[in-house]
Amino acid sequence: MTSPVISTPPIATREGGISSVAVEDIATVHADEVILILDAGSQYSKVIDRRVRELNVASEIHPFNTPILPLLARGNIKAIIISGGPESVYSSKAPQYDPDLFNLANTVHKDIPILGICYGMQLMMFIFGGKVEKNDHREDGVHHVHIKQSILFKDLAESEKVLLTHGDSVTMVAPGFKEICKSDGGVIAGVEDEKRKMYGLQFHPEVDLTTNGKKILENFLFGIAGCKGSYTLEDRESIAIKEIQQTVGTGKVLVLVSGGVDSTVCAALLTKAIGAERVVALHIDNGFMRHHESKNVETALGVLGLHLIVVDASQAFFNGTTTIAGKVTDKLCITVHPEEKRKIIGDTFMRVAEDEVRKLGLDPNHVFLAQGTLRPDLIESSSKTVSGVADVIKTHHNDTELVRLLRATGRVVEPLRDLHKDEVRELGKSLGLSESLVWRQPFPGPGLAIRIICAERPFIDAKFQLTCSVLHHLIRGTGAPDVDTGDKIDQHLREMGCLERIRRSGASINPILLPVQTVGVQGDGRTYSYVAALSQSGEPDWEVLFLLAKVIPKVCHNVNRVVYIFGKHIAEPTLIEQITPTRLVPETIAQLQKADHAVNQVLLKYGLIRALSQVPVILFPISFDQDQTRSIAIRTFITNDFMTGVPAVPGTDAMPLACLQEMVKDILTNTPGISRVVYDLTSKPPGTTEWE
Ligand SMILES: Nc1ncnc2c1ncn2[C@@H]1O[C@H](COP(=O)(O)OP(=O)(O)OP(=O)(O)O)[C@@H](O)[C@H]1O
Ligand SMILES: O=c1[nH]c(=O)c2[nH+]cn([C@@H]3O[C@H](COP(=O)(O)O)[C@@H](O)[C@H]3O)c2[nH]1
Ligand SMILES: NC(=O)CC[C@H](N)C(=O)O
Ligand SMILES: [Mg+2]
Repeated sequence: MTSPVISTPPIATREGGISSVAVEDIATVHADEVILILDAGSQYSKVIDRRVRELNVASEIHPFNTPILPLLARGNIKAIIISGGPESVYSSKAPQYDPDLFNLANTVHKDIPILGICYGMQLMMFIFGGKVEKNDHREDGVHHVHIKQSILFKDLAESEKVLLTHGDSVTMVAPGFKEICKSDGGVIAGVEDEKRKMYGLQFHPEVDLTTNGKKILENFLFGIAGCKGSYTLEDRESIAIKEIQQTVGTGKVLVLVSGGVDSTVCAALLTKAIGAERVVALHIDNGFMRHHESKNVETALGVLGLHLIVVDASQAFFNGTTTIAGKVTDKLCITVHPEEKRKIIGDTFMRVAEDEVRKLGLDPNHVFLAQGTLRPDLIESSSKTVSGVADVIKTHHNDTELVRLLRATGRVVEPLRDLHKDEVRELGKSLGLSESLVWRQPFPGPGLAIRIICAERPFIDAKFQLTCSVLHHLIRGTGAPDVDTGDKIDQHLREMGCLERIRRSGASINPILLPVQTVGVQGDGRTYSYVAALSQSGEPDWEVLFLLAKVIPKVCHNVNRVVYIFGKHIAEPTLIEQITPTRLVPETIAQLQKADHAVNQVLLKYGLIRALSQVPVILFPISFDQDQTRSIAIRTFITNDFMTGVPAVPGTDAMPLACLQEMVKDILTNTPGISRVVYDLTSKPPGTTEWE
């Protein structure tokens, strides 16, 4: 562990726009028991509240700086959960909180327990005199933790699989607390003070990747907070229908449909709520659809009896611009910046929709726009409707500034905005939609545009060379920039218990740092970092490759994605310092459409569409061979909530080796200019599903 050592707590104030939610606006104000979730900016706050509700206890999410005593005075708050967050507790940008929060033990509210998750635990330790420090190696992904006796862990095994995503760690437990859990990397992963009823977890019990996370929350709610679990959810369908009827009144709705499950469910709800005559469905071909996608959507949605309009707006998208911070952007076909691409696309969607409203002879001021927006879209775009302090991971096209302006006028209808994908699928089934529609793999609105990695020049910063040598040493045991660094890397690997395993296979693996950046999510924040590509002589040893995918981002903090390169072994020395300039133009779109089509045909043939939650196919501007231009990545992804997930392991039911080999062969046969196919080995976190 290294500096900074922290000694002075931040000054908590009541300033900085403390939000006071009007009591009468809170649906659960009169519930018998309520869990208060204080949002420190986590990607997962809205997952915590979902889990609590699934355990039949009402929950409310409030901004972190909310004055705490007036809320507790209501008398029905049974416990407080402090979420994770992107900041560090010792940073000047650390979110503000009400100091009364950590003084409950001396008040009438002394029986209200507090559970701090990740940032929440770190802050608790910091405030009460423990130490929180930046760790030399990050932990992002699934890890094992070893647990000790605690009511929090009742009925759990001694070793549990959990999701960790953090760069800071507690290095000294605060006086009065005891350690109840340690990660396989040796990090303090759980603390408790039974007397003051304060608990902390470094991992995230709320996400799917923590196998028994729900049990831990159950222990907290029922074993510690004494909840009874009497809260029942009003049926989702009737809530959504009531809301649509109230919002739309006698107006008309233009619903944006992509062919995906969210917008189809949204359209079906609208039809049920206000009748098909008042609903017009609009599908926009933005030029970044899959091979024949818009034609297929037209056929599939035709059977729902919707009044469907399909517009080819590809030129409006290619030439689209928008204004960011008062400056007009380049055209979409010129810009290479991922967030700029997303914002142009989102705003163009809105403009095309408004044009269609006019063409239909409707008054734009009296027509509502409906979208199938879900919770993760809003979380990752850092929408103020879900959190005041979360990081923008990426701007979803359905949550740009223009959409937010329209939303503020009350003209956007989003009946699914509080749901996750699996909940929408349930709703779709109960609305009678076909299995094949309900189980379609999601396809992002900006489509292939975010799966083409655009760049004008290679990304080579001051740390490129150093990172190459660290990677080399990590895998092969040679080439470290100096003896000290080499020893330090070896020591890390030893602590993680994987030094020998890696070095046993290391000589057959050549790591190549790619001079491109892709988006990731680490410690609840956005990262934009290098990709490490691994070439191995002989057959790929998936076990060691996946191990390296876990270890590399821990040691190299500027690498958030690791891939395996298929094809002839690329022996060292290899330094790739060139890229093929790449933009969103017909040539690159056609390249990706062909590769994506090849992959999807093979997935269909092997019946894997449902076993794999999503399979993005990505075009990136690197050639590993002469006379070729770019390469293709296959990213298999398994998840329920799309906030966290893992790639499929080749050779398992989710990705048989024969299927993978066929995909690689078909991509190379059908797509001109492709040098190599690579397989993404990264979980989320540290990498997002999409590369951008
Ligand atoms: N090509 C498109 N034409 C019209 N509307 C679109 C298009 N693509 C996306 N949208 C709108 O944006 C919303 C969000 O897109 P998103 O991809 O998250 O949902 P979806 O396409 O309905 O479902 P899925 O996540 O399964 O792909 C959609 O629900 C839809 O309202
Ligand atoms: O409609 C969408 N508009 C978008 O702008 C967008 N960006 C990502 N996605 C989808 O969201 C899920 C999570 O993606 P990430 O792991 O890359 O954040 C995955 O399913 C992604 O495909 C989008 N969907
Ligand atoms: N997920 C979290 O809450 C992370 C906390 C802090 N930002 C870290 O990286 O350690
Ligand atoms: Mg979609």
